[in-house]
Amino acid sequence: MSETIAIRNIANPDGRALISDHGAHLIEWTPAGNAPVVWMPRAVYLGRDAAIRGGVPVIFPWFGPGYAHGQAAGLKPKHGVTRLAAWHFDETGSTDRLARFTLSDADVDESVLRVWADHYDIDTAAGLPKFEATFEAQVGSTLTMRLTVRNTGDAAWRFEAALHAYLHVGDVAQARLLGLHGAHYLDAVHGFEPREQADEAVTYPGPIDRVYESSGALRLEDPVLGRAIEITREGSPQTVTWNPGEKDGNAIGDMSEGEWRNFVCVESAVCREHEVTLAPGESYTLGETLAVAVL
Ligand SMILES: O=P(O)(O)OC[C@H]1O[C@H](O)[C@H](O)[C@@H](O)[C@@H]1O
Repeated sequence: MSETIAIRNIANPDGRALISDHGAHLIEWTPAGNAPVVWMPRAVYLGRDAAIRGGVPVIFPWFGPGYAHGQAAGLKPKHGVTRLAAWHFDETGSTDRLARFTLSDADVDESVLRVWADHYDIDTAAGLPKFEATFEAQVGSTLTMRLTVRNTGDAAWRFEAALHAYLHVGDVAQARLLGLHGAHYLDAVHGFEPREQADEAVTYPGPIDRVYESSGALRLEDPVLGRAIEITREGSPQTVTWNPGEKDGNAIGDMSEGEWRNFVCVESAVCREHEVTLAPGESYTLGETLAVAVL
């Protein structure tokens, strides 16, 4: 495997994105005339064995530690393999507005496919699970990202996935996420207790890590930058939102002191009880579109 990691610069008069082949990881998106919307830390550390911090990690075939038989499965690597894989940039299928990347089971370690098969009860009589994935980012005054996975094998398989977007805010303590009022969620900060969103807005006064039952439009209001980030999804029955808060945020090694204040993760997800089964030949698309409005 080549040690070189390319960062693709997708730029046109309406906006610009940086996307790494490592993980098909969108590192930054900035619409023309605006501050960056997808959050990039002050230093981006790149390494073949490490996930990139910030940006939009592409997560498949399991979310977090994985989920099997009604509980967290403790799988490694956390968040599956795609954010750690060397994706193929599709030169001919890409333009100054569209970046396209592909990945298949042949590009990832067999041991990881084995972990997936074992914990997600995949029939391996005909071999380990086979897949083809594409990640596309349409870059302009809005950003649309789509992860499509297809079962190219002979047996059905189950999976979880997420587009783990880090969104840039002026100050997390003043950010408000709207669109989840009344939604049920699991509170990962309190042992995945089931709760209901009683307040109109989700706020971030400390560590927040929640999996909401929600596929609708969302709006992240940011009075400091004077704007709202509008979020719409495709194939995403859940919304995960996360900020580590001060103590855990400052302990994250690949971020500088205080940087936890500058992002809120709002993630399109299909995970846990919503895991998807794909029969041979079937495919699934998970998508997220971001736009900016003046507050
Ligand atoms: O630090 P990472 O492996 O990138 O994970 C960052 C975060 O991802 C998701 O939002 C999860 O819900 C969190 O529990 C996790 O801490």
